[in-house]
Amino acid sequence: MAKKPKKTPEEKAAAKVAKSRLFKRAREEWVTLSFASVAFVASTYANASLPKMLGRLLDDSSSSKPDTALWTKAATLFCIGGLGSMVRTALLSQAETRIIAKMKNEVYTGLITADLSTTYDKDTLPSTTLVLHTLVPTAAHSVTSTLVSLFRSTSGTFNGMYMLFSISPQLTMYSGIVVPCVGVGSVVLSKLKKKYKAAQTEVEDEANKLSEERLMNLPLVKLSNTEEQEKAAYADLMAKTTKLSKKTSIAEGLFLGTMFSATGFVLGGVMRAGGKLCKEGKLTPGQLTSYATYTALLGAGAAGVAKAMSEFGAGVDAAVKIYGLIDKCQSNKDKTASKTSAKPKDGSVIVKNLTFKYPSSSSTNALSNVSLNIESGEIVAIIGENGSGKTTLTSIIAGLYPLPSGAGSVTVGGADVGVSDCCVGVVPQNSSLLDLSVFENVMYGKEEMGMEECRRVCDMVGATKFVEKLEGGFKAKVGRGGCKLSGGQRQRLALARAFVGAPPVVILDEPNTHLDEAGEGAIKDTLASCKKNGTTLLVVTHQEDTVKLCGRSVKLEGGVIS
Ligand SMILES: Nc1ncnc2c1ncn2[C@@H]1O[C@H](COP(=O)(O)OP(=O)(O)OP(=O)(O)O)[C@@H](O)[C@H]1O
Repeated sequence: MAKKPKKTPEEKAAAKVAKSRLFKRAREEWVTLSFASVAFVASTYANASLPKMLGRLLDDSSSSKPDTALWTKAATLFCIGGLGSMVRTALLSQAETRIIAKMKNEVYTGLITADLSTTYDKDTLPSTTLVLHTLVPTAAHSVTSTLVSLFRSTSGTFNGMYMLFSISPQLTMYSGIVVPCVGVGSVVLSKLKKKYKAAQTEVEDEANKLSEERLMNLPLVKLSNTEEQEKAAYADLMAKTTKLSKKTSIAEGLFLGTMFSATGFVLGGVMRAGGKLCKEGKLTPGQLTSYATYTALLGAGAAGVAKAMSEFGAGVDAAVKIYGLIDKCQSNKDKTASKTSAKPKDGSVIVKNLTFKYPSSSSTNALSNVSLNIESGEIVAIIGENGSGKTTLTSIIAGLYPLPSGAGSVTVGGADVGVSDCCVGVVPQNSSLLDLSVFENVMYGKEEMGMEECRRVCDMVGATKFVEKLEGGFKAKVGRGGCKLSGGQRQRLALARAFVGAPPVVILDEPNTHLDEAGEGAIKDTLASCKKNGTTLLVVTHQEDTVKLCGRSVKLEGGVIS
């Protein structure tokens, strides 16, 4: 495996910020965590006192009259320990679940409110599945249960050392061997585990992205007869993850095995030397039992510290990825010039010296110095070769990509694009529907306008006839992505949606895709009714017939108007 490069100062700063954001989430749970801490102190106290108590019980059992007070104290200690563990576990688990829910909300909010131009840069972003199902729980765990384990193991280690010394300083030198042994093991374990875990997460992410994409494009896979190839590619990634997780478990197993043997040898030595001390009357059998148990606990405590440290490191790494994703999705928003809240006065569109570059392609501009003046009510065809910038231009006019300051200006009816009141209706190139009813899809975000408006727009694009034939009519569910409808039916509903509320400007990006002859007729009718209503229409198209129906055409070539 290639050696991991050292962290840059920027990466270190990002880790610091991610850590503080993660702790902020944990602080919000301070009431639950405080109660959990009280329970933790109780159970730790019981744990720490247990070996000593067991030793005393052993010594007492050989006396003729049992010490009732001692046995009562022992029973109380067992109950306190049990209750403390129970409350601590339950509260920590609740706090962790709530932190997970809050972080998932934070991620979802970041993604759903993202600047589209940054989320398009999918290559560099971790998959949503990995973030929501692996990274968030890892991060939340690291600031709840892991931290408590760390405190418990650390206090257990120190308490163990103190108790060993207080019971028998002479014997302590034997147990002293455990600590350096565990120290070295801890460092090796956490470094190895972290290295393999990071590599494993990377491969898992690759597998998530591959499976999500291929399953989304199943028809392509089937038509290309590449099922076997895809199965093999996924199996290859799974084999890599298994190999890496095997290394992680071997590292962990090696460490624990070494610990077990080391503790066994030390305990053997302790028993031998302690036995002699017992014979000489310098130690009771009970004290020796306590001593041996503390030695074992000391080893377990040190191993726990190592495990918790490695889990905490993994949690911080996960937080860096989570907050990196959220920040990236929101990054362009900070650069966006402030918007006015004015509503458009008409359907005029003015584009001035617009230059736009996608964040992922640092060298090439998708649009360069584009200026365009469209009067209210005009019907304009936007034409040009593939990749010439048509979708980019219309997406900016629709307010989908926020413009960084200095990138030029775009106004609709005199108002900056991106004003809160959506004034541009859009039928995107690959329009898709949501798993809702026909009515909810057409009126998405504008349901309050009611059935009358829904019927008006469906009539306008010739969708009413097929909708009424569906079981449930306008209430019929269309399935995920509109899977229960044909491509043309989906297109017509998307077309209808764009005209809800009679926006002053409507953009149709390649509207003829999927449409039958009747659908083509619906586009013609739509163009005619827009002319009649004075709606400004921008039609991105490669079809000569559609171009002819428009008042004029604007041609883009390599991001420039020609
Ligand atoms: N998300 C993205 N990230 C990086 N570059 C992009 C992205 N989307 C588009 N581009 C680039 O921007 C340029 C313009 O793309 P755009 O989609 O606007 O072209 P188009 O004229 O609509 O093409 P088509 O006719 O094929 O739909 C292309 O060079 C393309 O590679």
